[in-house]
Amino acid sequence: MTTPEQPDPVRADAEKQQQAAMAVAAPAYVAACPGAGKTHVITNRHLQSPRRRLRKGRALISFTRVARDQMARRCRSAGRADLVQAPHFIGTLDSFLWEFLVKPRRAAQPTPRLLESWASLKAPVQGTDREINLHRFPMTIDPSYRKARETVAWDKLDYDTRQLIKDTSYSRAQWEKKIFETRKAWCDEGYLTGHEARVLALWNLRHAQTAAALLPPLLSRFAEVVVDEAQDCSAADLAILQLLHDAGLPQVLVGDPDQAIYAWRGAEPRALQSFAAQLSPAPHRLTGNWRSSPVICRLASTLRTGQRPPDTSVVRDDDVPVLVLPTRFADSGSRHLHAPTGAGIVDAFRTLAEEYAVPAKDCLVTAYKYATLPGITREKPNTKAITSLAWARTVTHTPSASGDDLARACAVAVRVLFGYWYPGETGGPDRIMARHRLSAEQVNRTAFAFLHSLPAPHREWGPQVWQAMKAWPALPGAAPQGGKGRPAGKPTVSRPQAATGIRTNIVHQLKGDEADGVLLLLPDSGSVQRWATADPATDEVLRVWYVAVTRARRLAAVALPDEESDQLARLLAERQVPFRVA
Ligand SMILES: Nc1ncnc2c1ncn2[C@@H]1O[C@H](COP(=O)(O)OP(=O)(O)OP(=O)(O)O)[C@@H](O)[C@H]1O
Repeated sequence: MTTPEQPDPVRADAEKQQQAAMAVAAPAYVAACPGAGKTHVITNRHLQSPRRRLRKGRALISFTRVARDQMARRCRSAGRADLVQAPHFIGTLDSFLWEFLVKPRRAAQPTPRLLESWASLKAPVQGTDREINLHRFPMTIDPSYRKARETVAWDKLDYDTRQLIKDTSYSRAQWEKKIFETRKAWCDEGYLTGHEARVLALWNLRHAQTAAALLPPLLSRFAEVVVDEAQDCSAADLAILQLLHDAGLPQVLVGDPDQAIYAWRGAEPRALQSFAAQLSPAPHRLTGNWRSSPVICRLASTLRTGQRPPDTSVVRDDDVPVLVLPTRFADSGSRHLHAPTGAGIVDAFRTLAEEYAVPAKDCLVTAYKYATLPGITREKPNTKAITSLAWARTVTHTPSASGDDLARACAVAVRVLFGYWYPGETGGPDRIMARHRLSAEQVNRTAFAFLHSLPAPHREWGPQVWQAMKAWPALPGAAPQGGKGRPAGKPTVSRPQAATGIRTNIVHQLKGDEADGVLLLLPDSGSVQRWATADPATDEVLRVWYVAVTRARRLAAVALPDEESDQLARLLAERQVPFRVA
């Protein structure tokens, strides 16, 4: 470590790399390591814009609303609220495609509307022998055909949908036909999701007449477009970005291919490399990690492709070793036991973290799957209305619930209440609200109050919910018809969990997140074998583990089956990663 008077050469180098990336002229590709300060670089690039009103703006595009909000917040807190407004644009890729490449070509009526997913609507596939909502059928796009080819991703159906469809008398081809017909009916009503926005954006850019109408306003509005987390781009996203590049829209892509964890839903890390090479013959690299300790940088390097040396830890000199925790895993997330002490694994982690002065509130526990984690923390996407409602009720009683979860919980209650109050009314909640002049605030307040008032969910909860629905003061225009809209069945209720006081989430939800201490649960036998022998370039699971451990600032811990802990210890010793089996 250097004293305050001495310049710190490591930090100076990392700052130089960041400054080069902030200043590089578009088109360019910036390849960043974990904790490289991508958001810092992108927002600072934007903050360098002169204060006078510019004729052209910059679009900052991310994949998540969290990243979008973070960038907008940073501009505002730097006193530059102007950078959040037109001609600039800060938003998700879905909303960018929608705003500039789809909506301008849609008829004004019915009002075009971008949905987060078809789950926002009650949109059962019509004309089959099963009632299954459209959102349960994930779709893929193959952009290599001139008219981008869409298919239902039958191999990606979740378990519940596979069960529902098992004994159907309709063939896949018949289902597919009905799925696309139902989808078309909703599109004709003005509704689209990100998937349809991509299909239409591609179509619009590939046809001379539509492209001639859309491109000039886009090119005159934006001096450049910056795409964050570019490793998450699907083949269709890259095809669209390529067409925009060919049309002369300067782009800066910022990404970390080692953190590509969305190949399962169409991300194309290899296609990114070839597009990136067109943007900059040699990428601008950020190799300084501002987040993690040298030990964690070393651990991470064992989980990535190639023989690259560990990234440089810029601001930390902690030498807290990696904790290897021999564990007896159970079926239920809350019953995993720390083998040496018999304590719950999360409690054991907490005690060990405290030894290193890492408090529980600054820790998080993560795993590949929700099922491995203790606590109920998510809305299961494909469940009965009554189970979704039980989840939503739990969220309103969880003090640490995220804003996103609260918004989703309210949306669940709105769907249920509207189904009862406005039976038979067509269109999504937004149409019903417009028809009865209901404000979003009024509706959300009602939904939240209703949810909060419900008793704690249990197996026989349905009748109590129904009583509460009937008794709740209805919104204007409500016209219930008997039992229509009554949520049927019994909720699937998770067992109440002892509060661990530690945040838990699956790795896919931790993008861009960080914590002082991170515990990664690896319950599957064979994990160490995989760690030692699989290639992260082709094995996404290793990249998921890579993302998990690189969230940690000071302490990374790995819980794995008791009998595999020695094997991991040997692997870490071989790769010179300081560790402690505890
Ligand atoms: N120049 C800097 N000076 C001080 N802190 C910095 C600087 N750059 C980044 N950081 C800090 O380093 C941490 C990591 O930055 P950030 O979250 O932007 O990284 P990232 O590149 O998005 O990482 P990942 O891809 O792993 O999520 C943050 O806590 C951030 O505040």
